[in-house]
Amino acid sequence: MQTDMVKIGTRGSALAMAQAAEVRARLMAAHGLPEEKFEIVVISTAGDRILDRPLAQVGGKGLFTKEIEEALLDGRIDLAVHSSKDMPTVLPDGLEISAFLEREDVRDVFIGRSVASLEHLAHGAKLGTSSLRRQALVLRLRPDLEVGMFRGNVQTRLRKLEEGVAEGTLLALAGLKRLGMEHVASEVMDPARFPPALGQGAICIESRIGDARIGPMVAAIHHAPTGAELACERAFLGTLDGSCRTPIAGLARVEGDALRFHGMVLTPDGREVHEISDEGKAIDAARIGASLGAAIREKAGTRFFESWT
Ligand SMILES: NCc1[nH]cc(CCC(=O)O)c1CC(=O)O
Repeated sequence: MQTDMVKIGTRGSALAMAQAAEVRARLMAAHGLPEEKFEIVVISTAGDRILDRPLAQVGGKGLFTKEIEEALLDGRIDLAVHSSKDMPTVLPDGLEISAFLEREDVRDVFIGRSVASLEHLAHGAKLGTSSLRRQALVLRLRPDLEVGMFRGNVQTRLRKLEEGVAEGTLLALAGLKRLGMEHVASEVMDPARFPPALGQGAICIESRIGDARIGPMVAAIHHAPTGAELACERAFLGTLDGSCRTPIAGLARVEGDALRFHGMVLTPDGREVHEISDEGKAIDAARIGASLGAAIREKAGTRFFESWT
């Protein structure tokens, strides 16, 4: 057995596997390495196993990451590939996010069973999602809809839609693209009115702090503008303590040296909404995110955050 193999840990869903393969391909290209140098190790997480409850109800942070982080810490894998939006803001001691790949499309899409857009759904139609953010954003635009739970990976959700369990659903365009399935999208949502989850569309690599082999290896595929956007978004989320029960949305965009951020918190029924926007320098990304997190907390008031946690 080769001892210099690079073991890449990932969840087993088709999307997670596609993301791990993408990281492997980028590392191969950046370092002129053959595929045999890498081993993809599939790890099942609580988020993959618990499919009968909404994520917010399961509650625990790191639902999609904990088992993978344990494998990193005990050396079964050397690096982990995650969707940034599934990552808690605080990592276990000894681990760090060592690289972000260039971000894919950040937007959500609406997929209708027989209509082309959210606004064309019949009054009171059923929309399936298990995301509290999507539920709140949808109810804000269409308070008449009946939002029901829809868990499972992308394929499962599309199958449920086909079977008529709901008339529509919402998914991340990034995930559909990585699966080569963007054609199923009916309507691409405007991030100003329908902001994504913090971190949406960005694949990140987690590894052991101070790993002298993996650190420099993954640094070669790090995308700095995405890193700044994510530093801002994760600082915003961290300030709000990322309670899974509070619908939070937001997006940072870097252009050249400049960074713009727009964040939103909502009640689960979408009736109360607080928004914040600002811009600054990309090098101040984390500071901007943290200060806007504090500002929106102030704006919404403590009662807002305490009412359903
Ligand atoms: N928790 C599921 C999850 N995690 C990341 C993505 C999409 C890919 C991405 O945001 O990078 C998805 C599926 C979805 O929300 O449609």
